[in-house]
Amino acid sequence: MEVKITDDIKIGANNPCFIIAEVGQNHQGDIEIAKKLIKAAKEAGASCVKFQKTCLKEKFTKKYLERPYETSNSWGKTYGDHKRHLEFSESQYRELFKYAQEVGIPFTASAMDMVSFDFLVNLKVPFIKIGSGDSNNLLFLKYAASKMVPLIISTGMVDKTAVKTIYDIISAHHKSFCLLHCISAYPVPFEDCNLTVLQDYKNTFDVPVGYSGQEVGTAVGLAAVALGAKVLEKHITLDKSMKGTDHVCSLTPNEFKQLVRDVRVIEASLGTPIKKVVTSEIPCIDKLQKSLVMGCTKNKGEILYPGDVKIKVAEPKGLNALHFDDVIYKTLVYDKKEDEPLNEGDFC
Ligand SMILES: CC(=O)N[C@H](C=O)[C@@H](O)[C@H](O)[C@H](O)COP(=O)(O)O
Ligand SMILES: C=C(OP(=O)(O)O)C(=O)O
Repeated sequence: MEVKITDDIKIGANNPCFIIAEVGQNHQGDIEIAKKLIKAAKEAGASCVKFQKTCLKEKFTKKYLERPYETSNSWGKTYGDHKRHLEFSESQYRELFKYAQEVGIPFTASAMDMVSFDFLVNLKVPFIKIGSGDSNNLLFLKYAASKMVPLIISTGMVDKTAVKTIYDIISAHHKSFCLLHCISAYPVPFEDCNLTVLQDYKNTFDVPVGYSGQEVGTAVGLAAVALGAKVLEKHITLDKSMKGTDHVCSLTPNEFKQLVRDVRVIEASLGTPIKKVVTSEIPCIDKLQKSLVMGCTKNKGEILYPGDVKIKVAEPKGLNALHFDDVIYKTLVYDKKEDEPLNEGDFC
């Protein structure tokens, strides 16, 4: 199962896990911080950097925007003021898109509504993210599917039946999409991550699956990759003590770099399910693997009883110790001293 996003970006099958550095709104509404985060994502080795694009009056009702939002993470008295502070204009988006191109990292955003979706299509982002806030938004999902652009879709805040509905809606149009398991809490308690859902997704859906993690740290994301996540999304921040809802579940640039490095280690280490002896074990086999040796001195013609054969690290080596039962009750063809290796041809 492979989804081709662009000529350069392929997700699924044996492609490296596609790691999304989610800036979200960790830029604090400051384009210079946004640029620093784009650079940090590139330097950390992320596959892509992502923002969140919202047309406020499309996403929220008027009344909702007027709702008081007086928390330590708020940038205004009402939710509308808060969100207006955090929302970049279309021209700022163009500037960030261009900046990411200069830095050399793919740039995209989640479209939080249809207007934002159209804007991102025009901006020519490689794919559009649909966040968990729209996992129950069938109208939007149908609209997005009909536009025939690659999608990465998060599935927080809904159950498996809804995820099947999302799958059906998009796949009625195309298969250029991935589904991300996600739990929408900031931060997600570890016991709520339910990472093994990934296995169920893999068994149910014929598109690449991944994980969008809102828990603290890197361990759960790494486990997700070990469980087969082909996309991994984590928030990135310059400083976790900054104001904003998502900093607590974000990674610093250094932590993000470690995440990328460790994901690549895990991918390299997953290897094959066929248990076999590998070349790198040969030095240890030579040095420490045990073989069959004489447990006492015996002469040609004598029978090797169980107590007569020992298993030791020997020099030179005898037969692999796994052959112990093949040797017992055989007759020696040569005289053998204690500790001498036993090899094929030494008995019949
Ligand atoms: C579900 C969803 O959209 N979640 C996003 C992605 O993870 C978040 O980044 C929210 O935008 C953020 O937590 C909202 O915080 P506030 O409400 O303080 O602006
Ligand atoms: C809400 C988003 O993502 P998720 O649901 O994966 O946290 C998003 O990408 O904007």
